[in-house]
Amino acid sequence: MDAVTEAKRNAGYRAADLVKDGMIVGLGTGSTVFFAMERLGERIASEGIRIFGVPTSNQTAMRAEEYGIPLTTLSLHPVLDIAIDGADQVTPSKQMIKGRGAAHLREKIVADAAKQFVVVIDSAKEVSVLDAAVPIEILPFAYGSVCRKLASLGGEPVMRNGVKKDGPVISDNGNYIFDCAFGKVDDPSGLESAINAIPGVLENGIFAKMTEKTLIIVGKSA
Ligand SMILES: O=C(CO)[C@H](O)[C@H](O)COP(=O)(O)O
Repeated sequence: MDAVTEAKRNAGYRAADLVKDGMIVGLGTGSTVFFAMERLGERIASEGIRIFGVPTSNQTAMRAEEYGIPLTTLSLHPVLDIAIDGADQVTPSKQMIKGRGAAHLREKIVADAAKQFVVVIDSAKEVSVLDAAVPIEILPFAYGSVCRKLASLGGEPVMRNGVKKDGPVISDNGNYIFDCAFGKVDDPSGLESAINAIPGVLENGIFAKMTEKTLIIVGKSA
């Protein structure tokens, strides 16, 4: 296992060890959180902890089945004890950009519903200022007008295309994903609000409004 993968596993396992018997757990998407789920599956089998997960993507729901993590829904459990997720960039003030996996719409809903938001990363994700392109989920009907407004905010929106599919990536919710570069983001919370105020935007990948309940775990490699 290479050093980055080892760091991701370390972060994921440490997050999974924060979960207590009886908790309802938001399950993010991505390679780091899948290590947390692997460990949760082990704890269910070895310690007999009884937990339920709320998955943020179809891929996470499938992984949960594989690891033996029982699932529930946000309608049955609108308040979660904890949510565990990865991130693409994180600042010292715990603001972040997410959405490489195009799952940030459900990820933000699940994180918002959780009492504690635990973010698992390797040290390559730590930055002083956010500057990655911001993933934005857009209703297909509205993408033209939304892109015009994103440009007027100073962004450069680029449609995310499939790898083994021609044309746009379609999210688990049936929408388009655009990656929109804004350069250095000086006011993440302001930009998060401004993007979401555009009619036709479902959600963007800046997470800047839940820093108080956020715990960042940076994984270590041996
Ligand atoms: O936001 C995400 C998916 O939408 C992921 O959590 C983020 O991209 C981190 O992924 P990984 O742990 O694989 O590096």
